[in-house]
Amino acid sequence: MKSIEVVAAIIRRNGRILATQRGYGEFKDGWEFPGGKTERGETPQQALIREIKEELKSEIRVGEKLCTVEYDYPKFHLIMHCFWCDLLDGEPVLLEHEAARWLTADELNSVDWLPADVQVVEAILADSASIS
Ligand SMILES: Nc1nc2c([nH]c(=O)n2[C@H]2C[C@H](O)[C@@H](COP(=O)(O)OP(=O)(O)OP(=O)(O)O)O2)c(=O)[nH]1
Ligand SMILES: [Mg+2]
Repeated sequence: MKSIEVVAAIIRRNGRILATQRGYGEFKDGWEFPGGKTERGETPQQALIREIKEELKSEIRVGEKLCTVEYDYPKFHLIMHCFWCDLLDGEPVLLEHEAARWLTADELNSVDWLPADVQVVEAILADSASIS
């Protein structure tokens, strides 16, 4: 089975985390952390900065790595690197997603995450001092 390598931004602000709802494709309507596939030659940090510009028209600072999760979807094996991130400018603009929510730790389980993200939510809750 093919593997795909993805980077995801755990964007925190004022004690909340940004969750976005996919607007198209196979996983439409599922909730995720914004990000996407790493392109050849990019570091994970470079890929995240590019993806967040493309998806949210925003500049970020990429911080510590939170976790790497792996998940077997029926059609591919996912390897996803998740990083704590901070927004450097105003409000994200939804260029690809259909909705976004800023969730507190208590609210993290209130959206319907993509299957691989359940492990990410657990890692966030285990490191909740980093939500800031
Ligand atoms: N960005 C992101 N992708 C996730 C998450 N959880 C999860 O299973 N995925 C899967 C869904 C996709 O099959 C795959 C790649 O993500 P993506 O569709 O965002 O990739 P991309 O932004 O490069 O978009 P595209 O050009 O391929 O349309 O990772 C998540 O939290 N964030
Ligand atoms: Mg994406």
